[in-house]
Amino acid sequence: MTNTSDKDRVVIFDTTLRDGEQSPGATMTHNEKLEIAGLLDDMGVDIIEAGFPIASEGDFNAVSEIAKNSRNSRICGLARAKTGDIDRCWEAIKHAEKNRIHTFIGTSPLHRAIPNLSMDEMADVIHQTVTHARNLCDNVQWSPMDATRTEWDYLCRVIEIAIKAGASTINIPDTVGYTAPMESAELIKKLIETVPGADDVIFATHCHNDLGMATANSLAAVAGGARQIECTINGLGERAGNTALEEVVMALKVRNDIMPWHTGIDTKKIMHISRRVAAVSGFAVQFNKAIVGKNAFAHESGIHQDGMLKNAETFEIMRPADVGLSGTSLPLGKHSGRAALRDKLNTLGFEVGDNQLKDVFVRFKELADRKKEVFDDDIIALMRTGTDDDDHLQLVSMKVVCGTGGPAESTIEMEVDGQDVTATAEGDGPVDATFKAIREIHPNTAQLQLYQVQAVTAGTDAQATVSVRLEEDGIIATGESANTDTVVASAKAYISALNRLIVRRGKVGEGADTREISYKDIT
Ligand SMILES: CC(=O)SCCNC(=O)CCNC(=O)[C@H](O)C(C)(C)COP(=O)(O)OP(=O)(O)OC[C@H]1O[C@@H](n2cnc3c(N)ncnc32)[C@H](O)[C@@H]1OP(=O)(O)O
Ligand SMILES: CC(C)C(=O)C(=O)O
Repeated sequence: MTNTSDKDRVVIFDTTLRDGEQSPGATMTHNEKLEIAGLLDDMGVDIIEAGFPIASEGDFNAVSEIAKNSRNSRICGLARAKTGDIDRCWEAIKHAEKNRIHTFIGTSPLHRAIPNLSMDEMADVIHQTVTHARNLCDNVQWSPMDATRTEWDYLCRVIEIAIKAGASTINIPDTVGYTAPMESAELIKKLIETVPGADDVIFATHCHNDLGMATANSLAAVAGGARQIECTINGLGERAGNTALEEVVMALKVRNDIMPWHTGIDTKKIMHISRRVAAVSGFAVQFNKAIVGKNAFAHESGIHQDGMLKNAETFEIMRPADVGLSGTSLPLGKHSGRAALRDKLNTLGFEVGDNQLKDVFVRFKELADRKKEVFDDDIIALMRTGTDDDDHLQLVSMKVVCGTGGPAESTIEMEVDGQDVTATAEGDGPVDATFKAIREIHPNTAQLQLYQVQAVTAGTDAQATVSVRLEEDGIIATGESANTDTVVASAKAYISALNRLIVRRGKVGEGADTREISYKDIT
């Protein structure tokens, strides 16, 4: 392989629209394919395999349109070793300024058995079909499907035939994800050393991820001498998928010290196209997917967050901006520590002293134990609610039974000026029963003027913020509380309002003029 001016340049051949679309359920519409092709072209993909034109009218039309709209990328279509397929492919791609016919046949014993061709008969088919393709298009790629399970001697023989018939790229597919890095490198090296004419063509690698080794196998093939990697965005593709474009491109960028090869991809465009491919294919990216997963640049545990705040290189080997992300994310959760909580509070505009941080941290951990992820709004709600040791009434515990079978029953345990008191009450629903039980413990004539529930964030584990307004003899007091359990939040908000009322009663008795108090029990 030396027919490129830059021997260290790795050509990126994207097959999201062909092999990627072969993922069961990943079918994309015509317009979606055009959009993705445009994004691939923009990000510097060298060759776009736009589809399999013989497969359907729709595929033919999409490939033709992509070919007409192409700007920088070479547009390729796939064709079986059949003149009809090759003709149809050429019809679709001929409008592109740069085009390629990619024709293939299965060469392993298992695949030779399907059309029942002998080794010699298959060699003839390869000669005829590559020649036919080359007569139509000056850029032909040939693939021995299931190459990694094909006898190496036979592989050398048929590759020589394809090169002589005019193929300028020889792709070595690991169709079923069977090879391993050492073998992948060795095979390419052996082919380049053995096959006459190998120096005049580019060897490509096309790996599947059945054993989770597609990226490693592709890079090993490059180490062995391949200079084209076939891949897809998000690793979309048959079964466990193809090599992920973002993985090989970023691996070559980050570890250029030991893998001194480069691509022409604008890596800052990776995140956007990844999200678009996920959206149009309906294949969500797994959270822990390398490079493009939601967690790829997120750090939740305290030690990591502390390290990241001091120096991002402690736990990140690439900058989020390099793949088009605006920044690292430090989501708060049960593994987070004080450093990250303080940083988050500062970002949200709360200046907290060490004592307050200690107190908020305890409540934050309690919340994080109940909630998968603690969002900014949860932190704000946490800062707005809390308990005061000086309060007359404190909730100790509560239990509520409710359902379709009868009235709800609530048992409340409270500390009233240091004394433990328990009461049980029935009510029309869990909140009514809870408020009645609290009234039994602390009898009062306050009227409930307002009871309001609001979800702080999305999801069934979201915190609810409950606001309660009480009025007694013209004195108004409000209480607010947030909790993942709406009934607990209701009880706490009601008790908060009662505590304020108690304080107000005393102050009114002392002659102070405070007709309206809004209590947000900030600690
Ligand atoms: C590893 C890969 O990703 S290869 C690409 C796989 N992608 C696809 O198959 C998607 C598009 N495919 C299709 O739409 C259809 O399979 C078509 C239109 C190509 C063919 O449809 P049909 O004519 O109904 O054939 P069917 O799909 O049932 O079987 C495939 C035929 O192609 C033959 N075939 C398979 N690969 C090749 C090849 N490389 N060269 C020649 N013939 C081949 C099979 O032997 C079989 O032939 P048969 O019908 O004489 O038994
Ligand atoms: C058509 C070939 C390259 C293929 O997709 C495979 O072998 O996986």
